[in-house]
Amino acid sequence: MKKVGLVGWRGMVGSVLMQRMREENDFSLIEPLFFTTSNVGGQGPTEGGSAPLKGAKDIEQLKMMDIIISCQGGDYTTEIFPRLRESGWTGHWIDAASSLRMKDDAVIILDPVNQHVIKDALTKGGRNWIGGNCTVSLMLMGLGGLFKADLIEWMTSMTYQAASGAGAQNMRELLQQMGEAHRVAQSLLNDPASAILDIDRDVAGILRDEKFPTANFGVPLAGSLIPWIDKDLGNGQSREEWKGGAETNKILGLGARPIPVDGLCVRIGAMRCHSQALTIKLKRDVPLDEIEGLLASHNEWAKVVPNQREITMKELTPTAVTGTLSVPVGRLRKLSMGNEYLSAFTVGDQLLWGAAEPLRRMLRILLD
Ligand SMILES: NC(=O)C1=CN([C@@H]2O[C@H](COP(=O)(O)OP(=O)(O)OC[C@H]3O[C@@H](n4cnc5c(N)ncnc54)[C@H](OP(=O)(O)O)[C@@H]3O)[C@@H](O)[C@H]2O)C=CC1
Ligand SMILES: N[C@@H](CC(=O)OP(=O)(O)O)C(=O)O
Repeated sequence: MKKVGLVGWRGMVGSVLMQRMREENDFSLIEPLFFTTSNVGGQGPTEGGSAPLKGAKDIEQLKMMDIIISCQGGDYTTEIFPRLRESGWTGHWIDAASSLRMKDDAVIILDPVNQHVIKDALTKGGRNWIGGNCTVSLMLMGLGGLFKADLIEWMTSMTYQAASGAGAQNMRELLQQMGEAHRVAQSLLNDPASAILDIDRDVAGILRDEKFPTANFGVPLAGSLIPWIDKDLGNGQSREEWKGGAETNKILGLGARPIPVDGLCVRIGAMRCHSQALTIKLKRDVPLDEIEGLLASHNEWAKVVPNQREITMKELTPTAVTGTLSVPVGRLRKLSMGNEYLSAFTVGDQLLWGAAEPLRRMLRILLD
């Protein structure tokens, strides 16, 4: 059995990974060893026989692994990965962090979409397998059928990204903000005769109050939105927006003939599902029913939602999708600009297909 080291298993992404590995019985196929940066010698999870936790910065311990999966974060990867490779370790490194994604010797893993790229790299001795940006992975899971059929000339994505993408503390802060907004309006809300503009004034007042809890987001998200995610690249584009084009093309292995993908990334007050509105310029006029067929048959998780009001409101939302692997795609219609212009809207759980699931599937590929 392969020795598999798990680092970052108790964090948010790591906990979702552990849950999925349990559900899919992955632990029966490996010898797991659990690592920590903060509790060396503490009791590990039962999947590892409750054995004492190993030091996640102990290169000699890490070197004994055939495969390491890290959900610990980019700083950890930047510090430990080069040292581990320099020490002569030739095992497989599977990582959720973005640090190594664009390196030439790393593959961004999303096997329902780019199994050919993964298999090709494996036969060439590839050892570094990195999960993609959540928004990019979710877009490709939903629209994989159109990319596979080579129908996309260019695409814009306007995102509606959940609080979880910013981290566990941000999810908590979003709820604290919601609670504060409710608190100041509560007595007026309880009075059916109160004026809505009075309620609105009080809510706007607390959102702008310096005591409003914004330590993590920096500004209010509840009752508002944040039209910037990740670093400022200095050219008007955010790093999250840059990833849309860069990672999509790397995942698809389109280095020589990239497809332009760009847009605006926006944080909204959803918990853990990212949504995105897409405008797609098709290479030719393809009938809608053919498009729907391509999308639905591409992978078992993409699900076409008919472009009708009732079913869209019910099935194409973060509330419907959260905690599931389903990636619904809807609002499919030809835009008034012409028959080659297609709109689409897709939703996906950013901790599942957006983070943990590609990692555990890569582990299974390596074990097969
Ligand atoms: N958040 C997201 O949506 C996504 C994140 N990623 C990447 O995954 C990596 C990890 O992200 P995320 O899971 O959000 O990070 P977390 O902050 O939830 O966990 C990271 C580590 O923090 C330590 N930690 C400290 N306090 C706690 C606590 N109270 N509960 C749990 N863990 C704690 C743990 O390490 P230890 O046990 O050693 O103390 C844990 O492994 C990042 O590189 C991120 O870029 C990728 C895609 C999406
Ligand atoms: N930046 C993403 C989450 C994330 O972790 O992305 P990346 O893996 O590319 O750093 C978001 O905020 O929604």
